Amino acid sequence: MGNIDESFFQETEHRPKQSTIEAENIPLIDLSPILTSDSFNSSSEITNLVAEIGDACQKWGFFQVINHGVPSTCREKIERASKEFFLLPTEEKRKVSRDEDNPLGFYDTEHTKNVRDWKEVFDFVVENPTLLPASHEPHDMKLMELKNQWPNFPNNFREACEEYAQGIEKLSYKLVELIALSLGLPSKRLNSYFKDQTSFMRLNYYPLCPIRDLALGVGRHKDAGALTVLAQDDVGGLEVKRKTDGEWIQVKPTLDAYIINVGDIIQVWSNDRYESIEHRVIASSMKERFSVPFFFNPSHYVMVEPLEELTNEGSPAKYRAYNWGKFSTTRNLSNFKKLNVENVQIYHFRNGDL
Ligand SMILES: O=C(O)CCC(=O)C(=O)O
Ligand SMILES: [Fe+2]
Repeated sequence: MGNIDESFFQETEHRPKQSTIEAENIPLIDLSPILTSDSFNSSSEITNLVAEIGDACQKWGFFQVINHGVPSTCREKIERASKEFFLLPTEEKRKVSRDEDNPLGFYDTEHTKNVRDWKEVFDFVVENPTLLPASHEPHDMKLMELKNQWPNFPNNFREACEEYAQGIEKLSYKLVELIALSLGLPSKRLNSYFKDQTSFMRLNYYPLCPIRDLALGVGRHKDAGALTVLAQDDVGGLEVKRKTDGEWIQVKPTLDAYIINVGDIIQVWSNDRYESIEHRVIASSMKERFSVPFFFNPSHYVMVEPLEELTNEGSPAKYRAYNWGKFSTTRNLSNFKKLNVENVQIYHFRNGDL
């Protein structure tokens, strides 16, 4: 990762604590009631599952799922391919580096809130190509095509990534349907927003960190999209900000489970019934760590706003509509070029006096 420079140093209040709270874990939800059928029936098992999901979204914004239907072989394959890729010499990885023209591929200097993360990543889009606005300027309607770049090694890398993405996409739709039901909506209410999805997948590698008290694997942030489905290995390090008291809580690894979190878009759609929760990753000086988040994102042309069914005179919309594509492009640009624009956030679209 080159020389250790101060760009990795977190401000004192954001550095990891010496001891972590392990008393409680985020809810663990068994998805077996939906494994067998494509459409949800109205059995009591499904009703209970929907209630559990609703509770978890409200209390934590995070939960883990087991019996999710994604074959474990698919996950093992991408985890192996990811390890093999990141263990390649840096010059080899840089052959597929992200640059100003292509935001996809390998990248080892990402900053979260202007502090460098102790990690390396490889990003690819789920729909290849994916359309997004070319510029963050509000009136520039030009679109750009994001295209994946694949490394030559390991040789099954692309196949492992594509197969895994397909499995997780299926799971993401099911989760969005369960979340819709938990909000009292028809199960497919949100599906059409993802027709030309801008979802992307990231392979994260967190190398050993000699300054784990000063740096973070990923600094505190919220996910901007609709929903994140994360595979973490058995090392641990993900921390979630507990809503009740703001404490950082470790998400203990559970074998073959996925960690799900509500992103900013579901917060807005639900008019704040569900909140997108801050999370971060602690670096380790003992064990390197790998994780794979899937960011389930709508089409670029979707205007994100509180759902009509969830607002009324008594509880008016808390946000003005914003265009997802412009939001996403502004984020990408400010992350990459360190533009002198404030990192766009959903609270910029919040209505006053509510
Ligand atoms: O690696 C992890 O556990 C989480 C990573 C994360 O939050 C992200 O990439 O948005
Ligand atoms: Fe995240």
